[in-house]
Parts: sequence; structure tokens; C-alpha cells
Amino acid sequence: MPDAFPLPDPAEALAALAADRSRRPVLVALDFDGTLAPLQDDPAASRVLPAGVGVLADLAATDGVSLALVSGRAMADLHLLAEVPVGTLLVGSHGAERARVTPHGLDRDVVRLTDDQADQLATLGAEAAAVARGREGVWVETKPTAVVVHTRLADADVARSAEQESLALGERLGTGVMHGKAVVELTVLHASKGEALIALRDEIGAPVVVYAGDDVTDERAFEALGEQDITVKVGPGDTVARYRVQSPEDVVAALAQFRDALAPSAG
Ligand SMILES: O=P(O)(O)OC[C@H]1O[C@H](O[C@H]2O[C@H](CO)[C@@H](O)[C@H](O)[C@H]2O)[C@H](O)[C@@H](O)[C@@H]1O
Repeated sequence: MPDAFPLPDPAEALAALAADRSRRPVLVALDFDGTLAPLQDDPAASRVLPAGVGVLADLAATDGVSLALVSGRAMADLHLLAEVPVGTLLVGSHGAERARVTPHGLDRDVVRLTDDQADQLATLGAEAAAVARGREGVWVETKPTAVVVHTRLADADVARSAEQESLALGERLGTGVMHGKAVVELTVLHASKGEALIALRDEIGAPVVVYAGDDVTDERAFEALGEQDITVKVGPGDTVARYRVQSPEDVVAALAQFRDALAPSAG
């Protein structure tokens, strides 16, 4: 099916960026699920595409490039599943968790909830479990700052009613609500991929950010970036990104081309 909103492929913009040494360091920031890792019924089965593993390692080792993963995943989950190279910056829980991969494990900021927030998380968990109860294929994931109602395995009408109830629950008891791909996420902390990305860019002093993502939460990141940045929507759907590719395989191919174009001028 043709895209309702056709957007150019990022290849040309990435090639121009690679050729321009004045625009370093570049922050290459990537979403995980649906961007580097194809979507799975079981979130524990998600992995970076095999062809992407080496490309990420090469980018992380390239002078003038900082690599970051910016994900809704809980930090521990992201670190375990993504297996990214030392030096990679990790943003988890949509911005609520931050870490850097070191040779000895994660150097991380631990999220501390107030007593009230911990109570709120427990209540959301219990109420979300009540939404899932009796609905085949609906289940609840618990993260340090959120609970997530998953509906990917449910029939369409079951999924729809579970998502509607979850959204209402979030409005009633959550601090934030996010409706992603077959998930409704109910959070007890305000967090945004956009704010996290801008904080990373400022810390690194990157004049250009390359960001790719596939889901509605990635729109917060696209919105936070500017004309000088390269924002890439993965797959179909409305977006404020400037470029589009169709799949995680396309993301890896674009990153490989970027890596190759950077190489001659890296020394
Ligand atoms: O920001 P992301 O890296 O894209 O993470 C967002 C959510 O990812 C996970 O859910 C999504 O991926 C699952 C595995 O492919 C899929 O089953 C689910 O339907 C997707 O929504 C994760 O489970 C969530 O906690 C993340 O917020």
C-alpha cells in the first residue's frame, strides 16, 4: 500500500552529513523495538537484526559519532536485549532511565520513586491486571516507572476494549498515558523521548542528531529536533519526521551506508 504521506529516503542527507566534518560530533540515536529489532509477539524475543550488530559496533567506534538507544523499554531489559557496544548511551523507560554501557556493565542513574509514586505504580499494576483478567491474549508488563497493557496477541475486538479501558485507567490514575503499537503504557513519572534526546544532544554538543523510530512515542523525539537534524520514520503512518524507510532492515542498510561514507574521512 502506498504511503499516505510520502517522504524521501534519508540516504542523500546521510551521505551529505558524512561528507561534512564541520558537523561533528553526530549523535546517532535509535529507537529499539520496530526500528533496530523487528516487532515480536513476545517482547523477550526482540533482538537487534544480526546485520545491525556489527554496524552499531562500527558506528560506536567511529571518531565523531556518539551512539545512543532511546527506548520505551525498561533499562535492564534494553541492556539485556540490545547487546550494544561499550560506550553506547542508553535511554530507557521513554526517558525516565539513563545509562552508559561500560566494559564492566551499566553506569546508570537509578530511578527512585517517592512513596506516593510507588503506591501509584502498585495501584496501576493491580488495575491493569483487572483489565487483562478474562481477556485472552492481553497481559501486563511491569517496568520501574510504568505498567504496560499488551494486546498484540488478542483478537481485534478484545484488544480494542482492553486498550480503551487502559486509556481510561491511565487518565484516572496515571501521571502519563502512551498508546503505542498494541500497548497502552501507564506511567507514574513524566518522561519524554524528546526531552531525553535534547539533554543528550546538549551533553555531547552535537550539532546534528540522526534519529530513527517507528512508533507514536518517537514522534516526541522527532518534534524536539530541528531542521538541521535527520529524522527518520520507520514504516507507515502519520509523522513529523522528514524522511521515511519501510523496515528495520532498511534502517540497518541506511546506517551501514552512513558508516561506509564516514570511514574515508574518519582519520
Ligand atoms: O521505544 P521502543 O524501543 O520502541 O519500546 C517501546 C515498547 O516496546 C515493547 O513493546 C513493543 O515491542 C514488543 C516486541 O516487539 C511488541 O510485542 C509490542 O507490541 C510493542 O509495543 C515493550 O514491551 C514496551 O515496554 C516498550 O514501551
